[in-house]
Amino acid sequence: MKQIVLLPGDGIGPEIIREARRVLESVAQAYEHQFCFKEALIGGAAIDATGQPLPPETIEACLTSDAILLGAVGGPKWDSIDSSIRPEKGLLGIRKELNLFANLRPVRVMKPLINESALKPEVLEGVDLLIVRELTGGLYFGQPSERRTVDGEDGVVDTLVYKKSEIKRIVHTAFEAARKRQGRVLSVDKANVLESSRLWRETAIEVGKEYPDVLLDHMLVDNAAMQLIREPKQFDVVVTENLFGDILSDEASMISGSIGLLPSASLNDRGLGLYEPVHGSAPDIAGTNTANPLAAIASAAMLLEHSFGLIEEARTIETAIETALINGYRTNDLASDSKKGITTIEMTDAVIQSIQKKAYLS
Ligand SMILES: NC(=O)c1ccc[n+]([C@@H]2O[C@H](COP(=O)([O-])OP(=O)(O)OC[C@H]3O[C@@H](n4cnc5c(N)ncnc54)[C@H](O)[C@@H]3O)[C@@H](O)[C@H]2O)c1
Ligand SMILES: CC(C)[C@H](C(=O)O)[C@@H](O)C(=O)O
Ligand SMILES: [Mg+2]
Repeated sequence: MKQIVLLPGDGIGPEIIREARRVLESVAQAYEHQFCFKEALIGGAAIDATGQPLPPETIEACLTSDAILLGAVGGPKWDSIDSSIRPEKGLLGIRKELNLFANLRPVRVMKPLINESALKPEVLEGVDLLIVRELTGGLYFGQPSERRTVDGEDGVVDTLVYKKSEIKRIVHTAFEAARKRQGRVLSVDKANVLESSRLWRETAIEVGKEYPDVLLDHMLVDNAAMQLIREPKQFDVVVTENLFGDILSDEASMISGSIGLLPSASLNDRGLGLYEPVHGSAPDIAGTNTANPLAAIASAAMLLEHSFGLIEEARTIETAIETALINGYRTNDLASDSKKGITTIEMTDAVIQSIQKKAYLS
């Protein structure tokens, strides 16, 4: 029996993870699989219960699981505590502990949303891109990272470190992904300013020689941010370092229609995966049963595909999401009148209904 560790976390995290679990249970029932769920603490919830954002029991549970599904961490309650035990440290800690260096963030435009976006339909038509974000290096982890006196006044230092081997492995991930897609990799950097970006670009070119069948191109990150909105269909696989990937993926979420739609997979080289929505804990709507659960549900689909090899089941969830949207279901983040959206639970019910119908027909 496959074991899935659930890390609900904070804010809307527990609400959307509860719904993603219901969807996984409905898939298990429809396709006669058995999934066993185990919950563990992370983030602010873990700080409240144990004093630390990533308790050892959570790491242990993840290491002995077949896959991990995470909600979100953080919130105003923990914003002013000691920075070494912030909720976000729990998330960064689990990524580092499990060596989850490859973060895949697919961005698609679903037909039922194409006329409702802030962007024009002709800009959105046919967009299907994958952001491959390096997740365990760069500014997020470099040392020193501290307040210090600089020229006699309060100052600060954050450090950006990459080993060539870390750049190589994530670029390989991007090329491998491109081979299964449109065969194009765009490496995004800031090589006109940063030494780290110059090594990044050189390494991308070096790795690219091993993939003569894949087209490699480069773009500066500021231009990439602009091009994502101007003409998103030019992109296939976009590979970039940790912080650039964080920012570009939130931007790209608006191509799909809402941050509440974007899933992600964070993978290591031993086949273990952690799956989570790209969005955060959304403290402004936490506890109101209005969060969009579709990013968490789509993350569960990525889990089935990447960790369990259950491709048909993953496609069934993705089709069920699209069907719910075709049938007009919208949470507040997608509704034209933000007071008229359906609830988190109602959206999940719509997805489950469609999964059951599909399973019944096949
Ligand atoms: N992976 C993670 O755990 C993660 C990711 C990003 C931010 N965070 C944390 O979350 C907290 C809040 O951060 P933020 O406000 O900058 O980003 P956020 O993604 O939580 O929210 C940004 C905006 O998007 C909306 N939103 C997000 N997810 C939604 C959903 N599923 N349905 C409907 N609306 C949704 C929110 O209501 C808010 O208006 C911070 O503590 C931050 O550190 C955690
Ligand atoms: C919460 C934060 C540490 C995290 C990140 O910056 O990686 C989040 O924004 C994300 O995109 O997963
Ligand atoms: Mg982010």
